[in-house]
Amino acid sequence: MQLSGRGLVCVRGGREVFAGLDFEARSGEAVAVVGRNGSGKTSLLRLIAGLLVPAGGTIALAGGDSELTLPEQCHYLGHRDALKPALSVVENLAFWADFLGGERFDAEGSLTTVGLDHATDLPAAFLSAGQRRRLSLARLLTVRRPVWLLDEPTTALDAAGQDMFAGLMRDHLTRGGLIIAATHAPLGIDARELRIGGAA
Ligand SMILES: Nc1ncnc2c1ncn2[C@@H]1O[C@H](COP(=O)(O)OP(=O)(O)OP(=O)(O)O)[C@@H](O)[C@H]1O
Repeated sequence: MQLSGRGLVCVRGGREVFAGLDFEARSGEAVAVVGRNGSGKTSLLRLIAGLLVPAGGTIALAGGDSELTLPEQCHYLGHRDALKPALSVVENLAFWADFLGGERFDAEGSLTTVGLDHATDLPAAFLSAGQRRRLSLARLLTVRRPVWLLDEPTTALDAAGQDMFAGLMRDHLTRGGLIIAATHAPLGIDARELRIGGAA
């Protein structure tokens, strides 16, 4: 599987954010998107996820599932955790599994892996920032998709959480997945760097 972008142009609010951007990532590979604030890291992830339309250029996934679109093969984890505060931990995960569709893996096991098994019935409103991020990570495990698009994924995770997450990313790569992560901090795994704009 190979995800590639060629000659990508991103325009937001009438202003060109980047142009002529090329990238590629293969199965088993992680790419860390780096660059100064406002250089377009989040925008690139949103272009790949189909949440923004490029003003130019192409994005293609070769070797994926030909019956699914690229966005249907991506997990997009934004830097804000998309959780419903009134729903419990387990209800939020069930919501996402229904929304994303496809085969559902062991939700309870996912919550144990991310360290939230003691809080399954707690409303998401009561979770700490790190716990909210852990619940978002459980989505990645409950519904399997090969392309992980992660925006500042380690934000709010404590040292043990970062280690746990690094293990999840390594497992995903070992299974043939690929990761594109926008980050200002080390990801905790080997990753090729894709720099957008000038030096940070
Ligand atoms: N909804 C929007 N409308 C107009 N401009 C936007 C919008 N969202 C982002 N932008 C602009 O697009 C540019 C790129 O933003 P983006 O969030 O992709 O940058 P980033 O590299 O992820 O930044 P950071 O490191 O601060 O997270 C910025 O100049 C930003 O102001």
